[in-house]
Amino acid sequence: MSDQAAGGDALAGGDRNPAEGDRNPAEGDAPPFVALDGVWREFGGSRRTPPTAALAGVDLAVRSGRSVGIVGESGAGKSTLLRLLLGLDSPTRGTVSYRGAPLDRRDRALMRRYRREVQVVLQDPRTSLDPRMTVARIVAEPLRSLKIGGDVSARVDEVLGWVGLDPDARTKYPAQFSGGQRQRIAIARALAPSPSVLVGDEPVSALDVSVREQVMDLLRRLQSELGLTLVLVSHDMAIVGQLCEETVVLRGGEVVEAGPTREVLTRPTAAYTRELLAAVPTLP
Ligand SMILES: Nc1ncnc2c1ncn2[C@@H]1O[C@H](COP(=O)(O)OP(=O)(O)OP(=O)(O)O)[C@@H](O)[C@H]1O
Repeated sequence: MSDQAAGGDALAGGDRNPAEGDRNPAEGDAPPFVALDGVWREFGGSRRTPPTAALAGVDLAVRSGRSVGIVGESGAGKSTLLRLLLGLDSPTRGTVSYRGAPLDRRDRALMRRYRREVQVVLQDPRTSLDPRMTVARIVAEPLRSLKIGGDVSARVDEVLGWVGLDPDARTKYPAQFSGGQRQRIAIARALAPSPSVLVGDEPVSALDVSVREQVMDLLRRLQSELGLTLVLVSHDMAIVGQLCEETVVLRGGEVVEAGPTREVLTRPTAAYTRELLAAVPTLP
C-alpha cells in the first residue's frame, strides 16, 4: 500500500474536536489525505428560485490510515459528498484538497493519480459487478482502465487471496457466488490498484446479517493490515460504530456532529445524533 497506517484525527466539522490523545505522532503535520473546506454543492436555481444545497458549508478531513464514517438519513447529502470524495464532481463553493493541494478536476494527470489512490466499493454487488465478465476480468478492470502494468494475473490472485477467495474463482462469473462472496470480489477489484483509500458506499447494507459481520471483519482486517484509509458512508450508525474511529453526522447537507466514534456514540452533543442513536437497537 502506498499509504502506511498513520494516526492523527480524522477531524471533521461540527462542534467537537477529536481528543489530542488520538493523535499518532507518526502522522506529524502531514496534510490530510483529502479535506473539504467550506464545501457547498448546489443544484438548480433560477432568477426566481434559489438553488437546492445538497451540501452547505461542509468541513471534513480524512487523515491517512484512519477510518471515518459519514452517517445520515436519506437526503442528508451522503451521495453528494461521496461524489466529491471520489473526484466525480466539484463543489459550487469551497475547496476539496488532496494531500494539501486543491483537487483540480481539469488536471488529468492529477485526477489519474487520485483515482488510483481512491477506490470505491458500492452497496450492491448484484449491480456493481458485470454479470458477463469473469472474476479475473472484473478484478483486473481497474488495472486496465488506470493503465497499471505488471503481472496482472499474479495481482488478481493476490487480491483474491486477501479477500479470502481461491484462485479457482478467477474463471467463474458473479452469478456463481453468494452475496457475501460477490462483495468480496468487489473489494478485491477495489484493492487491485493498491489504493490508499477505500471508500465504502453502504458496503454491507445489502448483505444478510450473518454475512455482514464477516464482510465487516474483512474490512477491519484490511484496514489494519494494509494500512488503508477507510471512508464509510452509511445510514446505519451501528455499522459505522463498529468500523470507524471517527464519525461525522450529516443532516440537511450540514455536519451536525463530528469526532471520535466512541464519543459520538456515548456522549452525542447534537439532538439529531441522539435521535439516530435511539433508532439503533444495539450499539457496538
Ligand atoms: N443532481 C441533483 N439535482 C438536484 N438535486 C439534487 C441532486 N443530487 C442531490 N440532490 C438533492 O440534494 C439532497 C441530498 O441528496 P443526496 O442524494 O446527496 O442525499 P443522500 O444522503 O445520499 O440520500 P440517500 O441516502 O437517499 O441517497 C437531496 O435533497 C437531493 O434531492
